[in-house]
Amino acid sequence: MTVTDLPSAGAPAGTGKPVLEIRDLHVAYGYGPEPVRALRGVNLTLHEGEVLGIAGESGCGKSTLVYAATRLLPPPGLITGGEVLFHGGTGATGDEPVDILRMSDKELRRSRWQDTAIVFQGAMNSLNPVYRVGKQLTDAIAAHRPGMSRYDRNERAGELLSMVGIAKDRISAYPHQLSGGMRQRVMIAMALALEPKVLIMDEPTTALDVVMQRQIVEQIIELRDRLGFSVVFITHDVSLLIEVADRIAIMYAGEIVEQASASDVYRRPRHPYTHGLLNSFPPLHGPKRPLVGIPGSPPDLQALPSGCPFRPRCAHVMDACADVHPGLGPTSLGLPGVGEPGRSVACLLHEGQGELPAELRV
Ligand SMILES: Nc1ncnc2c1ncn2[C@@H]1O[C@H](COP(=O)(O)OP(=O)(O)OP(=O)(O)O)[C@@H](O)[C@H]1O
Repeated sequence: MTVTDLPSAGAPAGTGKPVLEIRDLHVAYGYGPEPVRALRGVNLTLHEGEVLGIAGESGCGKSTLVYAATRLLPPPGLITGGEVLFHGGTGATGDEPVDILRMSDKELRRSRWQDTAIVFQGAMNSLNPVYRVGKQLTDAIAAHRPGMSRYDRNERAGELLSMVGIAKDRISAYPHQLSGGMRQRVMIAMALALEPKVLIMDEPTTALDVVMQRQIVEQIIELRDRLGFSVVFITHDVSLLIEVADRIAIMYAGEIVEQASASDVYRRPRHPYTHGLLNSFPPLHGPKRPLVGIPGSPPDLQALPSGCPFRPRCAHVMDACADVHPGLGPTSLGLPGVGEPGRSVACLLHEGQGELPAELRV
């Protein structure tokens, strides 16, 4: 797929039924008077069958967001507020969603892998070196499907391996007999073993070479098309995200600062940070252009500046940015009341303050 195949300009992305709704999520690391405020009021919705990409510089809270939303946050991380609503999951009754943050340990154990499965960056290193990959797959299936016969579990394990492009006969291989890419595929197969509704991938291919990265990502998208699960995809590779995601959320300093369809983010960024982020990567197509980084670095999350957290680095900073903390709201095209469907941005330039620069309203 190329960027030219992406949804057409302005098409509202993510219009299916919600499957996971993160509401006003707050996370802090540390219990003292000045904790690291890693997430500050994040709101994000994942829709059925959608690939939602999360992008942002290192340390902006991407991993914290998915760990918190799945209750895998290690100490000293603490969820200090919010809800994570899962629709149609194992513990659901009727149409009511279930709040993952309020599930009992038993409910959580049942929900993990069946509702939501995660593949981490170094997942391939979590295979046990002394067991054959087939056994590790069948053990994972047996833990959740105790009634399934040994024969059916083996069949399912073989089927899962071929689903991720590994020949069935490798079921008897030990992890060291597989390449890094194949081991990561085994972990993806394991994540898909119980047909989860949501697959979360936190930089799943970062440790692999670029050819393997692309093959694996394309395979995940193909499986999504076939099986219909939803994906949350975190990567540093914004270009890759633009190609594979339906919708992208841009994070900065523990907040979502812009959300839109992948093609809108790429073609028409509305937040100065998104604009800067895109200019830090080579263009996907067209003539080469010089890469311009964003000056400065993200703020210290223990001592955030007043107002907009991006203001010390922003090329369009105004006096009001020091006083007002912008919330995520409709984009503007420089004219009052003119917004765009399916997108939102957190910047005072879109709230009628100052003149919206041309590069943010093309
Ligand atoms: N155990 C911890 N103790 C204190 N602060 C932490 C801890 N873990 C993460 N943080 C802080 O929380 C913030 C968010 O970190 P997080 O790892 O979620 O960011 P990220 O966007 O996923 O980064 P990366 O892309 O490098 O993985 C960072 O400022 C980080 O320093």
